[in-house]
Amino acid sequence: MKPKNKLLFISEPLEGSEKLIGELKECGWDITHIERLDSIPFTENLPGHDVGIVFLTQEDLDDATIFENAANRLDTRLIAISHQEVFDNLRHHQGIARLFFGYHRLPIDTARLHHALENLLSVINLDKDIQEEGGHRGRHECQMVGESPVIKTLFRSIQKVGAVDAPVLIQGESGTGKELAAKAIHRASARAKSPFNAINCGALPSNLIQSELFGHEKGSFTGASQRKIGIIENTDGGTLFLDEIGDLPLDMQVNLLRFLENHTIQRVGGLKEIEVNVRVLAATHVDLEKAVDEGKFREDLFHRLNVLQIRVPALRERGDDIATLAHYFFNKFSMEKSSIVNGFSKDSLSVMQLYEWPGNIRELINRVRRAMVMSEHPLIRPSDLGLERRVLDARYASSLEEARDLAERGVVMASLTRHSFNILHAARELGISRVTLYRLMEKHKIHREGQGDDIANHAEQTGSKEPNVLNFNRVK
Ligand SMILES: Nc1ncnc2c1ncn2[C@@H]1O[C@H](COP(=O)(O)OP(=O)(O)OP(=O)(O)O)[C@@H](O)[C@H]1O
Repeated sequence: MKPKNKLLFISEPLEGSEKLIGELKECGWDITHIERLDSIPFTENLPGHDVGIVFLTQEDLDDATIFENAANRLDTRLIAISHQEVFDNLRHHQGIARLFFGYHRLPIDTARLHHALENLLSVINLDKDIQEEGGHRGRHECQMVGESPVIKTLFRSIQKVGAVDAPVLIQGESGTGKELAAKAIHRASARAKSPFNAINCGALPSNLIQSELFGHEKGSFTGASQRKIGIIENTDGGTLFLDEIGDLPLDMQVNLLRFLENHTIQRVGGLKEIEVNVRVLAATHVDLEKAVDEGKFREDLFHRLNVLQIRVPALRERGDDIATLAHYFFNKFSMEKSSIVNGFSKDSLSVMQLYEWPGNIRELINRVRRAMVMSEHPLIRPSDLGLERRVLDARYASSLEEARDLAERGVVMASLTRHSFNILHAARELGISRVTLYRLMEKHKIHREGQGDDIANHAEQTGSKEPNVLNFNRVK
């Protein structure tokens, strides 16, 4: 027998609602009836309800934000039923109007409603099929790629901190993947189905940041023509990622601390204390302890945020991940590449390995993407990545020893590149023995795989092995 389709029915007891439920059951729907949308606890996912019916009231429109937040937490597509007057007023509530996939006026024609629900269900099933087909690409958006020991340690830490509900301080240089790590923590937590929001505390002017975080009431300051819900309130039930927390102005640090201690906020110009249930993850690329010592960051807030810590390693610490990531992004952007480019040359992989990557993964993405478009060769060369000169240029060194090292590495690399990694020829040109050349290559982590054919195909370089990835599945 065909399993019944599950329907979520949200309505306070009303004249006729029991009759409608009975008729829909007769049409074959398995119905869960709840009275109010906002009565669903944050942590409860009503699994398996692809479609739902909401009886929309004027009060729902009056408390638009509460209604919107509650509906957004549901993973269910909704059809609204109501009186004509309520639908007339819905025109002024675009946010709510966008939540529905159909509107049915009272008195309800049950056959028509059943038909609309079935149609909606077929569209959902079609969407699921399309997502599964294209899922490979979609899933990549949420993947942390890497197989180096340091990144595997990070993956384990993410799973551990995801399992608890305390604040986490995420440290790491710019572009290392702190926001991605924050998303991974959220996805690994019990809040996974609730919103994840991010705000960069360093990117907002100080006069705006308070209202962005806490919201404001209409008329609370010049220009506040509407009530605004802040990002903390909008994240109710979910996870808020505060990027560049070290840049938060001191007066705002006090307000944030109050929220972390009391779990309540006040909108700017508002008197009401509003309870919010939000997990905070904060990131910084500056040394917050130093900022505390210098009086730039409140010590009490630092301790509140620093309950759990994770550190996202710099790209240069990640060894072979550099090549893994380069290939990963090559595949990801393969639609954009010029038709002649097939992959990376061995020497470009070596140069990437040697480079310091001050901008970390973000810089890697940009260089790979540009090279894929600009390269005029089947295999991307160091010059396509804009790296050769920089890597080999001793002017970038900060000490004499580093300058010597860079110069030495540069000369060795250049010779190996000129001779397509033929050790005998390069050693002869450099006037050293092959043993010494091998020693220098080891010292400078220049990969020997470059020996032989410079033009290898991309598949051969990437191999069939899938990189290890952290998928954002919830910890069961
Ligand atoms: N392990 C990874 N695998 C795949 N992509 C990654 C990985 N880590 C980071 N990225 C990608 O690198 C880019 C930079 O990551 P992200 O924005 O998370 O860094 P960040 O440390 O938060 O940067 P910032 O300090 O500038 O805010 C993003 O496009 C992200 O998707």
